[in-house]
Amino acid sequence: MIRVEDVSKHYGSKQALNKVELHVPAGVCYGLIGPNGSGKSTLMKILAGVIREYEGKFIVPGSLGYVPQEISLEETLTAFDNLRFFGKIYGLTGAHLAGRIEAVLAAIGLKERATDKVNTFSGGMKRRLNIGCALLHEPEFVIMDEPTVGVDPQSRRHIFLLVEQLKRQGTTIIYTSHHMEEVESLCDDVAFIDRGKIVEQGSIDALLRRYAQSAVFIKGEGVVRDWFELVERVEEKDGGWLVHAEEPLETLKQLSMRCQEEKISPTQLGLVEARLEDIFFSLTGTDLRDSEGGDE
Ligand SMILES: Nc1ncnc2c1ncn2[C@@H]1O[C@H](COP(=O)(O)OP(=O)(O)OP(=O)(O)O)[C@@H](O)[C@H]1O
Repeated sequence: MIRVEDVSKHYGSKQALNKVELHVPAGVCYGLIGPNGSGKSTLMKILAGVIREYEGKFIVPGSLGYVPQEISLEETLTAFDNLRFFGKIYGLTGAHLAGRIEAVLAAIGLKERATDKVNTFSGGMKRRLNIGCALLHEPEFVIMDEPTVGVDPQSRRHIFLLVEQLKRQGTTIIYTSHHMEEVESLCDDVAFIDRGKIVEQGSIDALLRRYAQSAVFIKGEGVVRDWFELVERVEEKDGGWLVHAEEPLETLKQLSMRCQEEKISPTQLGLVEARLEDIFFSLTGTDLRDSEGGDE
């Protein structure tokens, strides 16, 4: 388990992290979600040993691979030579290093391009190589800081498959992103960070059960605002109505009966699953964070 206890970080007078506590169980893929400037990269850099000045403590029991948010490759070298460079930094040599480079090239889908220089690569290929460099020494823990920024759908899919493969091998992964659907589909557990503070953490299933309620969506000619007089929260959305109700199934039944009574065939009527995004906004609000410091 990775344990982070009371970690704070200031950049001058700016507080980037405020007494962060994080418990990442071994073998899980752990999502860290937060808006721009919330402190995700700072926390990842502390865990990776890149930032050495901070308060508090943390324990990472075992070997660590770090995929930084910024592409950290030597553009004038080939993919192979970049991997060899990082492999040597991790202490690999000889046949073991050669074998690992081959395995990583296959895993990141760059076998055919191994001898091409990085400056001829697309954004997605660079991202994949950036990830590969962190996997050469088969680390027990991998930190991936926004690994899908600026990649096309094909590379994105490849990166997801790679994460799935690492999970199957029992690697513990911390995956930061502000794409909640990515975290929802890849991760088992999640922590929400906002303005340098962890506002909630736990298993995604449990958080969805605890916070988010399913809603009912109905769309169709003749379905009007009056239908929802007794419902507390109803929003107009995509030309229909999103109804947040205490008992969504009961609401669904009533709406279906109402449609029959009024002889209306809705174009859409169904339950809308609760999403991580709903929880995140309910915990942090929807105000823009633009004035609070931008990207690094
Ligand atoms: N080297 C630095 N010097 C001064 N302030 C910094 C530095 N690095 C980050 N910050 C500030 O610290 C806060 C946290 O930044 P950080 O990069 O950790 O956030 P983030 O959640 O990773 O954001 P993003 O999603 O944009 O990558 C921000 O307000 C940022 O402007």
